Amino acid sequence: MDDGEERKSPAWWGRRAWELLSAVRARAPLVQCITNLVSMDIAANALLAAGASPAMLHCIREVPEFAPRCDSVCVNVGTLSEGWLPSMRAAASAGRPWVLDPVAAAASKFRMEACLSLLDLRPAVVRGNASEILALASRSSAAAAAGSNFKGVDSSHDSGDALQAAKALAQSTGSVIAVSGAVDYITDGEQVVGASNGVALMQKITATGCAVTALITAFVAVEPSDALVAAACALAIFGLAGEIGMESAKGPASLRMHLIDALYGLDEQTVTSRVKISIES
Ligand SMILES: Nc1ncnc2c1ncn2[C@@H]1O[C@H](COP(=O)(O)OP(=O)(O)O)[C@@H](O)[C@H]1O
Ligand SMILES: Cc1ncsc1CCOP(=O)(O)O
Ligand SMILES: [Mg+2]
Repeated sequence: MDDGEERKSPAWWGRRAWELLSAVRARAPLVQCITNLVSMDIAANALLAAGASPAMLHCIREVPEFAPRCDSVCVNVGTLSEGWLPSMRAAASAGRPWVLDPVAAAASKFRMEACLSLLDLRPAVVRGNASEILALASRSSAAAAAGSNFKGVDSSHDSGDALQAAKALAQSTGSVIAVSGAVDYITDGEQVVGASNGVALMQKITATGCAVTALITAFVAVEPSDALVAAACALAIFGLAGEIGMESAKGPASLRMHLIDALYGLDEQTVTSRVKISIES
């Protein structure tokens, strides 16, 4: 089978997900995260559990020196403030592969404009929930906020509702767009891949989306030539850790703990047999 044909097989995706996780464990990519205050701990611990090396630096006096020495950069606007935006822009312009998490993009005009200006700096991947991707694609906080029962950082849409918006956004920006949910959809504007690992209770742990965006950033560091594959594999691996964590969890707090343990302990047999990724179109 040629690579194109192979990509359609679940076995190919399982092998690729294991190869990329193994590469993160072997190379321990240095991942700078300019991320929100809520997500710092879970994002750093998810990166460590996966084998990466997180660095949560955001000072504008350090970013121009530090970001170019990193393997990849994660920018997350969850607790955006005017003082942090120059650091985000400097890190996104440092010449390293970088990933954007447009948390609550529709919350305000300021936040939407910040997200759009960061989009202009060409992230390799944008990962958001369905409401965030819909808002970005409409390039308006007012339209999105007014048109839906706006839920702040949470989504009031399903990922399938944002699939066309994700494709359009990928075409207009040149970034790979990942819209998370019960099925995570990842698209480059042409191809659409679905990753359907995960458990619904992950939504009840704050900053799981931020954590998976950080994990995507580590996967992009070890696979910079194919951001779509990197994002799909990271989302499936994180969702699989949630499934395994759920086998021991009693609620969201213990799921948070067991998910991180599961991410740390994933083995080849489990990954290659349980990752659920497929070409949707
Ligand atoms: N209904 C669901 N079933 C399974 N996994 C889910 C579900 N909703 C979200 N997830 C997973 O939880 C994580 C956070 O996704 P999501 O809640 O969409 O992002 P955010 O936290 O940014 O709003 C992702 O890994 C996603 O795949
Ligand atoms: C609650 C909250 N407020 C600002 S950022 C944040 C965390 C959002 O995390 P996620 O987007 O992964 O749900
Ligand atoms: Mg989020």
